[in-house]
Amino acid sequence: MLDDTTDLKSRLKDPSLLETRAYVNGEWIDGEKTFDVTNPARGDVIAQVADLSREQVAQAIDAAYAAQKDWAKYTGKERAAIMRKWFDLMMENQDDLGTIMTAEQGKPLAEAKGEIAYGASFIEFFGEEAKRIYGEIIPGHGRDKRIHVIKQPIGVAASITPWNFPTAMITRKAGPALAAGCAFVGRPASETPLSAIALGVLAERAGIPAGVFNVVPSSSSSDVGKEFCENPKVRKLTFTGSTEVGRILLKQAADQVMKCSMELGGNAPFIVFDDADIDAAVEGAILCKFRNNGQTCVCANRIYVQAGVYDQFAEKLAKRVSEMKVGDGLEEGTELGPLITDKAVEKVEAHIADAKSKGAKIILGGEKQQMKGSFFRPTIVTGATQDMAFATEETFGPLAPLFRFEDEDDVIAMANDTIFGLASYFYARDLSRVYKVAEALEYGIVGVNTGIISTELAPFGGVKQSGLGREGSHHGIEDYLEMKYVCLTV
Ligand SMILES: NC(=O)C1=CN([C@@H]2O[C@H](COP(=O)(O)OP(=O)(O)OC[C@H]3O[C@@H](n4cnc5c(N)ncnc54)[C@H](OP(=O)(O)O)[C@@H]3O)[C@@H](O)[C@H]2O)C=CC1
Ligand SMILES: O=C(O)[C@H](O)CS(=O)(=O)O
Repeated sequence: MLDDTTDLKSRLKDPSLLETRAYVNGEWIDGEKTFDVTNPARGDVIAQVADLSREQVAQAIDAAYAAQKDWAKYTGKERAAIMRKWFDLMMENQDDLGTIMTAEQGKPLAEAKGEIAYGASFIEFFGEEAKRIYGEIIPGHGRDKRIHVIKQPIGVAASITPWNFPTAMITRKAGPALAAGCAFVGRPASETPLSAIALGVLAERAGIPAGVFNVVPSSSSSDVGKEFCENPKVRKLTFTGSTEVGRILLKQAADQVMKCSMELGGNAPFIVFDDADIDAAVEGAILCKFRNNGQTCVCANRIYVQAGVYDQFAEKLAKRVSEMKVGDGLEEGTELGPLITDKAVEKVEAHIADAKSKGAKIILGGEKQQMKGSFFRPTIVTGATQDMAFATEETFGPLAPLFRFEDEDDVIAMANDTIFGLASYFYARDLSRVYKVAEALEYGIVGVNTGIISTELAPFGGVKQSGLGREGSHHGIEDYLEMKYVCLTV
């Protein structure tokens, strides 16, 4: 249990990682005021963080713009060496970084430490990709013509990230940006700035040049977003968060025809066919639904179970979920922490109330966990139907609605009946069914007989209103590069 900054610092091997100032141009700076960071497990203030003004953010962009020119002259190999050191420092400080994350976001410490490793993997992977930014030579269109294609960094990249993965969502952007030779200005969510600032502490120690990586915490997200979109020195905007905010940012960025990457909301279907390994499907559903307490854009939001195995699946799932430990993320054995805010709890309650009013039945949970903080018991409802709120809205919490279906075509139609298209999952063993369903699902990501798809090696991203672009894999660096065609006359 935590109740203030002193308590949190006392838990760290290296208390200097708990920094509350902004990191701009290699300097640690204060804001004109501060904003509170609270521990969602108790509601206590654990830190007061520099609250930068729009003018200060503009100064960070100026610093990034200046620093980027020199950073782009480093060879890929030189950038790789510095990024490798940043990766090593993240892993050496994994325990402390995990503790800081659990304190401000609430996820169990084991999950937080897992996120540090996941986040660091993007720095490692893209550090290596820095050496592989290849161009090409194309046979000319005339005897005296030579066509050269080269790739160059786009310039200053501005980043806005959410609270659900306070480290990995930043490094999934900063990794390719720095590897490409861009400079980076990151604005973390106001709920979870400490993890982002700690990345700045380690970036400085790794020898990342001043101004190349900047962290600008602020309580005003809209002001910072406008600065990012309106400042001519910014040439790239990368955002992870809700589709609603993604639309706002895209509209704002349109005036400068700015290159945008958008990782937005989802509404993932999780389908269990009657030829599935039911025990494996139950374990996969638990990982997919309850990772980060359901607060990920790729969590199962709708669970469709074929009629012949519905009752068996529901019974097995309810038994396993009933055994999950809800509590403070810093306590040994906790599997489900608090939700990020009371507002998030209210959204889960609203989805449950809506479903009950339309005939759904709660077979597990359904109420708040009686303890301080924004806790809610993991909940399973049966009798879910397409007219219920969670069929069209992302719940972002520990609510597992079970839909019954009869045949393949029906469930594919229901699964695709959404404006979102990020992640989807299904369990089946018949080979032709696996091919047919994987190709028919309208999503950027399809997990087959697995509930976890996240890795730095794969292109992560959605279709329809779940976003634009891909993060991770060798594709992920392209969004931070401009392709230049050089027409040589010889
Ligand atoms: N795709 C994904 O991974 C995520 C999806 N979501 C979805 O979004 C829903 C709401 O979650 P929430 O955290 O409120 O997500 P938001 O999209 O509201 O916030 C995400 C980030 O955007 C910032 N932001 C909010 N409004 C603006 C704006 N007008 N201009 C610039 N930046 C802005 C937020 O800052 P601040 O926090 O300071 O307001 C935060 O840093 C969730 O229920 C879920 O459905 C949420 C998080 C991640
Ligand atoms: O925003 C999210 O929820 C993350 O992108 C999910 S993941 O990449 O960490 O799985």
